[in-house]
Amino acid sequence: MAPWGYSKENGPATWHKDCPIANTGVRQSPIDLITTGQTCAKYDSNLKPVIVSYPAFSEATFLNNGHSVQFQPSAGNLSELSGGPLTKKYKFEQFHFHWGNNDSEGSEHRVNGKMYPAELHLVHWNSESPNFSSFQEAVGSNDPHALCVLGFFLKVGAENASLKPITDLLSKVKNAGSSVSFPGKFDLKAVLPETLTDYYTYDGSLTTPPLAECVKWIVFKEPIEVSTAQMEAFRAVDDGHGKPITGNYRPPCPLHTRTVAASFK
Ligand SMILES: O=C(O)Cc1ccc(OCc2ccccc2)cc1
Ligand SMILES: [Zn+2]
Repeated sequence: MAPWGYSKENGPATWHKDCPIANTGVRQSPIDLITTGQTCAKYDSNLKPVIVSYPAFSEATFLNNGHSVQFQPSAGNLSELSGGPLTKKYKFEQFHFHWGNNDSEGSEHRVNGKMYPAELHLVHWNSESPNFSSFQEAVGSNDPHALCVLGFFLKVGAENASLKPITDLLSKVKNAGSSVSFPGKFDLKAVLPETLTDYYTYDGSLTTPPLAECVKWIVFKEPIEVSTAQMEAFRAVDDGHGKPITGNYRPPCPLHTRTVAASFK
């Protein structure tokens, strides 16, 4: 099967051919986060702030895999996640982005139908499970919360100095399949808002094949600002067929019987 992607020929509407769960799954991601009316997110006062411990990464690979750009630290990284809706400690695996061709599209999750120009995903796996001891095993484990992905919307505004080391590197991985070792240290903590208190959370899936339904999603309300130039840098990254990656976002999936919780009123 032609490798999956986001074009007409191999995009989200075709993924069911190799991943039936795309159409049969009842906890697929992303979703449209509705804040009013019947199926809206419900305030849960028990939801605590998310706690991240992200010491600056000293060794990492920055890769263009043809459907996104991904920052992956070496296996020994000690970055951890806990708190929020989680009962276990999760280990950081990688972060990557989803973006569009213009500022009115690009994010995977939506808020009342509104898309942001991009979305940052911080991928973690449950490091306290007796059933698996690596990210790859976690994805294949059928554990409903094997993974936790933190989603942050990106919006256009001031230049983001903390993300500049990443956006400045995009031209170096223009060709699909290319990767560079990240020069120097990268402080991911500095990219995130100070307080991680206001978020939506729900049970979902990977938003790319294999679309495994193993993700506790935590999507933060506050967007992260990046400049127009930084957004344009994403749009110059190639997909391996001589074209820029055009909108590597999956459209929203049905909620089915799921509920979305909000940590804020
Ligand atoms: O952030 C997302 O889009 C969800 C997501 C998270 C992780 C992910 O990993 C892909 C992958 C799956 C299995 C093995 C290796 C890599 C794919 C998608
Ligand atoms: Zn993603």
